[in-house]
Formats: sequence, structure tokens, C-alpha cells
Amino acid sequence: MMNYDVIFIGSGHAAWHAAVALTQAQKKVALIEKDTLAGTCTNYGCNPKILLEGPFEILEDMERLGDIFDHQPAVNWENLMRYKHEVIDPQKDGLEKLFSKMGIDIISGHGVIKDKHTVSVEGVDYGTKYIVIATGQRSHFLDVTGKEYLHDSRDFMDLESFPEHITFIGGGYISIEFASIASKFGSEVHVISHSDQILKPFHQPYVKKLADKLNKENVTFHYNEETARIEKTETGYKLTTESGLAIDTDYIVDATGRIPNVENIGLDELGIAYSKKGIKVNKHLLTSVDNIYASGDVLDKEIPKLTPTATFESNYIALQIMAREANLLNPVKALELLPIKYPAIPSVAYTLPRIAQVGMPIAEAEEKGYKIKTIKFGENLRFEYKNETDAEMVFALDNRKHVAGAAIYGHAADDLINIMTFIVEKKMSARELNMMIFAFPSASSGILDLLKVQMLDIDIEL
Ligand SMILES: Cc1cc2nc3c(=O)[nH]c(=O)nc-3n(C[C@H](O)[C@H](O)[C@H](O)COP(=O)(O)OP(=O)(O)OC[C@H]3O[C@@H](n4cnc5c(N)ncnc54)[C@H](O)[C@@H]3O)c2cc1C
Ligand SMILES: NC(=O)c1ccc[n+]([C@@H]2O[C@H](COP(=O)([O-])OP(=O)(O)OC[C@H]3O[C@@H](n4cnc5c(N)ncnc54)[C@H](O)[C@@H]3O)[C@@H](O)[C@H]2O)c1
Repeated sequence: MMNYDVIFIGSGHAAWHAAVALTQAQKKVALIEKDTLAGTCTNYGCNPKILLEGPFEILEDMERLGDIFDHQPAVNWENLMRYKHEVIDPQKDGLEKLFSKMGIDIISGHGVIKDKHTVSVEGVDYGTKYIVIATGQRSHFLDVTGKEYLHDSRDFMDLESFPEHITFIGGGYISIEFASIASKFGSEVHVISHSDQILKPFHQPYVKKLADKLNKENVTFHYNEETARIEKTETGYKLTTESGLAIDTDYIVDATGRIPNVENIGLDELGIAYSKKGIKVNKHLLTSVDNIYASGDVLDKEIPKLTPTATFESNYIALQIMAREANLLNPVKALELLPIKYPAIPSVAYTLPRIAQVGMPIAEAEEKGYKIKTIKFGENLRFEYKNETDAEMVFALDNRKHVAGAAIYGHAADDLINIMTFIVEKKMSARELNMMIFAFPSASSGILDLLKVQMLDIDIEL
């Protein structure tokens, strides 16, 4: 039987960062993957999503600049799809080469934990000292009549031609990000939310601003509607809700969330606890079995299930295993195994424009009595922000004049929020920011200049 120091079940970000770090630390490592090497983000999530969205972002920029351009171009979806395959498909091959070169074994097939030191793949057993469960999540599908006509995000990002009428069920990240693309493409878009909200975790005034904008661009939002059934019609599909709303459409994306892959991997047999939200772990990301960790989307966790959080957990587990191994070698100088401590985590909805946030939600900061300040940087710095006059940031100042949290609405929010993450995490003061020089003109320097003044909390409105 082949023996390893660490076996990872899954090969996404929750797994491979640790696999690389442990291999560099001379550990013998294997990644087990039943689908595509490198997991969701690389092949079917963040990477293809942002590639497909890129040209629509350029269109949006051009539209904002109006008649400065003589012609408004259109996106050729077939060519964009070809470009996606050209760029995204080789990524897994590149990683496979890198992993093999490093000496990481890649085992194809469905991994099942047989006992605490054995993982079985398609009838072959592999021995190991540690196991990391990093099996991620899969799309949830509604259990309704006609569910066979529903598609998920993976299907959407593989569409060969773009539908003229498209319907998204769910009001989360996937629905609203893809609805942004579809509306820019010129399709008639419907979004069905079973609650009275969309993008629930985000700053709701900005979500409303986005919904109003999308609404003007052919996106119709239907709130408090439960999907009842889907029927095939002569021209496409008819989606009917429990209240009787009927929508004729060419394509339906079910984006009602993702569910953790906890089945058929040996959890019950080993007594590893899990819930509907995922595998339960302690503060060291250990399951109830002392050599079996879990990482990434498959975790039952309160923090957002994102690529950077999966990567953070993966790196943390690598360090835990290295420390445990070092302590075995030298128990006298045993290293302290610190519990995981997450820093400020930014979230971004890659809509057109983006909505981003970090730190304490503004609504919570308001309740705590923190000072809430708004910077209308798009209006104030129109020359720099490509005429995006409605771009703005709201932030909360705690009583020590540190930024406790921020939310941004605007095209550059995905990058600007990283600057704010730094400021929030490091509890930077206006004085410290003032001691630094930033390149100008740039999206971040504008916002930083305005922020420094506002952080001083002198009574002026910018
Ligand atoms: C459409 C979409 C867009 C997204 N956009 C973003 C974004 O912009 N930013 C962001 O931060 N996050 C985004 N995410 C979320 C991000 O993709 C996940 O948080 C991230 O991929 C989690 O990594 P992971 O390694 O935990 O899981 P995954 O990447 O899902 O990897 C798990 C792997 O385990 C494999 N597996 C499962 N069971 C077994 C088994 N028994 N044996 C062997 N292999 C198994 C699976 O095939 C899979 O490849 C997006 C997700 C989707 C679906
Ligand atoms: N920009 C990003 O970081 C990004 C982008 C895409 C996906 N993701 C990740 O992928 C996950 C999945 O995305 P998602 O948009 O599918 O999930 P989500 O959790 O963001 O949204 C799911 C939506 O479906 C609704 N819903 C749930 N059950 C329903 C039901 N029975 N009927 C109707 N509606 C229902 C919810 O109210 C919610 O609006 C996200 O939670 C996130 O972790 C992140």
C-alpha cells in the first residue's frame, strides 16, 4: 500500500495551497480529485466568471463616457466563449504539471475515508498520517416539477449562444452577477427572489441602487415568489410561481445556493459530525478525529465561503501539521498550536457596478452608535473615475477614529476594498495614512485623500 504523510480529498484552493506548502516541507502528499483538478474556482467559478465578465465591464465604461466614443461595440459571445476555453482550460494542466514536478501525487477518482489512516479511491487503499477533507460544495437544485430544465452556474458559463430571455432563480451572488452580464448583453432578464431582498449580506442601500440601475437595463426583479413548476413550451420554457406569476423564457438558471459535499466520504462511519451547512470542526479546523482536518467550502462556518477564506484555511492547516510534526521530533521545544484567527474578510459582488464590503457591516455600526461617513468619490473625482458619478463609499469610524467597516459601490470597488481591508485590519489612523505617499492619479489615491480628511472627523462634508 502506498503511504503518505497527508492525503487531501479534493484539489481546490482549500487543498492545494497546503499540499504545496507541505511538499516544500518535505512531506509526501497526495491530492484526490474526482472531477477537474484545482476545483471550482479555477475551472467553474471565480476565474471563468471574471474572464467572461471583463468585456461587459469595458462596455459599461464606454457607455458611461457616452458620445466620446463614435461607436458602441457589442460582445460576440461565441468569440468570448472561445477565448474562455483558450485561457481557462489550460490552467488545470499548468497546475497538474507544477504539482507533478513538485512530487505531489494526483489520484483521480472518488475518495472515501476507510479508517483514520486509510483513504480508498475506486477500490485502492492509500495509507496516511493525516487527512484533509476539502470536498467543497455543489449546486443546489430546486425540487420542483420540470427541474430537469434547470441549469446551474457551470452550464451558464458554458453556453454556446446567449439566450434572448433568461431567468435566474435566487437573489444571491450568482444570480445578480450573471444578471448583470445578461442585461449588458441585451437580453430580457428576470430574477426571482423568494424573499423581499437580494444580495442579503451586502449594504442594502447600495443593493437597492444596483437593483434600480439593473431594472432600467431590462432586469425585472420578482420578490417574495416561490418557483412552483417549469414547463416546456413551443418556443422555450414557462416558469410559474406559487402566486401564479408566469414567465416565458429561453433559459433558466437555478442559483438557489450551494450544498456541501459531505455524503459518501466516510463521515458517518468515523463519527465525524456535520450539519446541512457542512463539516463541524474545532478552532484548529480538526474534526472529531484527531488527525482529520476539514478545509474550505465544505466547512460548517459562519464566515463567507470564498476562495480567499478556503486558501487561508488551507495555509493554516499546513502550518498546524508542520508544527505537530516538529513537536513530535522535539517535544521539549514544542510549538504552540494557535487556534485559527480570521482577519477582516472582504466580500465583493462582481456585478456592474460592483458592491463590496469589509469589516463591521454599516447597519451594525450604526446600531453601535459609530460615526457613519459617506465619500462620494465618483462625483468629487469625476476626472479620475471615468465619469462614474454615482460611485461612493460609506464607512464607520469607531470611537478611536479607526475605520471599523466600509462598503463601496462602484466599478473599482473590488480593488478599493483591498485597500480598505488593509486599513481596517491594521487599524490605521489618519495620521499613519498621512505619512505615506501614493501614486496619483489612481482609483485608490483619490479615495485615500478623501478618506484621510474624513477620518480626522472634522465637521466638513465632502
Ligand atoms: C459561479 C461561482 C462563482 C464564484 N465566484 C467567486 C468569487 O468571485 N470570489 C470568491 O472568493 N469565491 C467565488 N466562488 C466560490 C469559490 O469558488 C469557492 O469558495 C472555492 O472554490 C472553495 O474552494 P474549495 O477547495 O473549498 O472547494 P472546491 O473548489 O469546490 O473544490 C472541491 C473539490 O473536491 C472535489 N471532490 C468532492 N468530493 C470528492 C471526493 N469524494 N473525492 C475526490 N474529490 C472530491 C470536487 O470535485 C472539487 O473539485 C464562486 C463559486 C461559484 C460556483
Ligand atoms: N463574488 C463572489 O465572491 C461569489 C460569486 C459567486 C458565488 N460565490 C459563492 O458561491 C455561493 C453560491 O452562490 P449562490 O448565488 O448560489 O448562493 P447565495 O447563497 O449567494 O444565494 C442563494 C440565493 O438563493 C435563495 N434561495 C435559497 N433557497 C431558495 C429556495 N428554496 N427557493 C428560492 N430561492 C432560494 C437565497 O435566498 C439566496 O438569495 C455563494 O454563497 C458564495 O459562497 C461567491
